[in-house]
Amino acid sequence: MGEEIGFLGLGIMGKAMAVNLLRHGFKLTVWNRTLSKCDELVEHGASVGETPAAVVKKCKYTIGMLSDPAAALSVVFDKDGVLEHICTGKGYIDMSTVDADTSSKISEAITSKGGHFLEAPVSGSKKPAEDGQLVILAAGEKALYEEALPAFNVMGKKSFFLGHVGNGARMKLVVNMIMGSMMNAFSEGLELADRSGLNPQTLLDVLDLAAIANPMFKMKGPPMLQNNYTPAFPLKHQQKDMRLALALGDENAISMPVAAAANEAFKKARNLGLGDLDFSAVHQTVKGGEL
Ligand SMILES: NC(=O)C1=CN([C@@H]2O[C@H](COP(=O)(O)OP(=O)(O)OC[C@H]3O[C@@H](n4cnc5c(N)ncnc54)[C@H](OP(=O)(O)O)[C@@H]3O)[C@@H](O)[C@H]2O)C=CC1
Ligand SMILES: O=CCCC(=O)O
Repeated sequence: MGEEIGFLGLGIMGKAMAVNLLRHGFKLTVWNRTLSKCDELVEHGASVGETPAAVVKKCKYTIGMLSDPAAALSVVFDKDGVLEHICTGKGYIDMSTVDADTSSKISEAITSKGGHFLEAPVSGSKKPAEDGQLVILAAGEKALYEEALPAFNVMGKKSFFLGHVGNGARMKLVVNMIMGSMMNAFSEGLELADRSGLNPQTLLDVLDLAAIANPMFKMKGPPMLQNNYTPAFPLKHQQKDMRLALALGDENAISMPVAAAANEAFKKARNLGLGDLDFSAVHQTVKGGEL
């Protein structure tokens, strides 16, 4: 716990994960594109790096939690990025949800400079991040995985090491493809119950006792019935994950009509201006109502 860890990206997830690490006694140097978002972390005891390169220079290993492939690549390859100071003995762990190609590009660049690379996307959202209950899907350099395990054990309830780079990204995309499809079926079910004269709350009670009971229906159902889509997992990121999962389906010639339909619904929701709301706001594409 003595070594300083770097942390890049203090959005919904990054902030919650970093605060949790600080609460457990880890020393962090943080950076965020919008630097003012570092202030709250400083109140929790973090130091601030002016650039990703400055953070990497100071820390044995650095974690990234960025929005999408473009952001993950930019933080590594752009001026003042991770690559400027990565070198032998230093590691970079990308916990963002990206595709395997993005992860491989980052891995090749880091390792060509002598650094170690691990991808480690997570399952679980804002609350599990705050509570250290994420599921970590790591792949890449095993030595870096072992070095980071004390931090993973604080951030998550379970860590998987999935082998070579790309397997973590692929596992995460498969999980989120299933989740996004389920959210669409759930939204349609809530609306169908309501419009056909049933009490949607009773539907939630029935579902919770049925074989398809799951934490997502239980947690998201009640706010969805109130049209409350306060973001935990932004819809724009869920649509990005559907898009990347469908590309993975293309590469492997897997027919995924359910996921494709779900992606269309998320795209429609983004078009309606709902991208920054929780992914459960896809419900509005079925309701067709005003928020
Ligand atoms: N929210 C969730 O429930 C979960 C999210 N994820 C994944 O984790 C990642 C982060 O998600 P989340 O925290 O919700 O997202 P947010 O949108 O809340 O945060 C995104 C972060 O990326 C930064 N960023 C965006 N573009 C750039 C760029 N071009 N250069 C540098 N930094 C950039 C943002 O900086 P700035 O503040 O300046 O905008 C911010 O720090 C995503 O890949 C998401 O899919 C995984 C599991 C759950
Ligand atoms: O990528 C986001 C996942 C959200 C969740 O697992 O609840």
